[in-house]
Amino acid sequence: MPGGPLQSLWRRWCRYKYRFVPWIALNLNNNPRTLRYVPEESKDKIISDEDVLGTLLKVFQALFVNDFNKQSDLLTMLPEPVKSKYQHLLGFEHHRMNLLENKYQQQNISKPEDILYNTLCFSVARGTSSLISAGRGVFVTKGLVPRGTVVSMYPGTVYQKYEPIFFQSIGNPFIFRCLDGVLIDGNDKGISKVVYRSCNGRDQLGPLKMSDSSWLTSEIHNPLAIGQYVNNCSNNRAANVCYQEFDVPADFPIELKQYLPNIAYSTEKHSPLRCVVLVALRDIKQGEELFSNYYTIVS
Ligand SMILES: C[S@@+](CC[C@H](N)C(=O)[O-])C[C@H]1O[C@@H](n2cnc3c(N)ncnc32)[C@H](O)[C@@H]1O
Repeated sequence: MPGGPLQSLWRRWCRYKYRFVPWIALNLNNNPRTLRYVPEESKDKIISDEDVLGTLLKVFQALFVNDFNKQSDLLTMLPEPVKSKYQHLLGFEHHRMNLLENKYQQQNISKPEDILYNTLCFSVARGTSSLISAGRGVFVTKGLVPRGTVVSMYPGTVYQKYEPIFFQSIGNPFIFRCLDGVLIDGNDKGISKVVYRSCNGRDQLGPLKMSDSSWLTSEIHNPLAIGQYVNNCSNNRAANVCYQEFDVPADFPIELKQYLPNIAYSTEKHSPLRCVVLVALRDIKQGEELFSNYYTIVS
């Protein structure tokens, strides 16, 4: 490598951890103020992993309980310690089954976005972006998101650095790059969708799903799993959320894995499942669009 300016450019490129590949070439020079500097990889966390886990468990558990009609069959197949966590509901559910007609029960089940609102006091949804020609974005539709809250998740297939993603990546604006080079393909169409579905089927244990594939449809089970639609900040629209990586711990409750919107492309490497959540950088009010930062420089 020659010295002088070229060497410094090379050093800068190596430090540069791009989030969305097609944006590098097109937009970096237009938006220098939207670069995010991170002191070192390990410090790229706004909130602790425990807080992320706590929020996911709270939301997933509420979704599980809301859907208990369908889940009770699944529970009967799970080990006793898992069943006993929901024993009170099993009894209650049996009682309810005897009392209520099917139609009435169905009316009583809340929509996932209402469960999110009841659990975290806000809900989020996709809508036409407030930015011209930016397609769709993600908005706070109800309530207030307090600073430091997990507001969304980035769904998709998780690829290790060395795994083949060439065909999936052609013209795909939904490939997210983690700080360690792991890639997440959050595209809900085409070959990306086929790959996710196939991995999801591969990992399923009988009726027990290890991840959620409903984010590929219009009937999303996990209302947080829309983070791939969050648009990039600009010079006059500052970022109000940021990405934070989260590795799912080995003791994550098995019955709640069905709400995880990520799946590993390959089962060869027994590393924890990588998820990415979006965390609020400030209080975000009802009606506001979420903006993240697609560029990160690690120094
Ligand atoms: C990860 S996707 C976000 C979802 C996208 N808005 C959609 O509707 O599919 C990234 C793409 O969104 C668009 N985008 C994101 N931020 C933008 C911005 N600040 N201005 C214009 N377009 C933007 C670009 O087309 C980019 O390739």
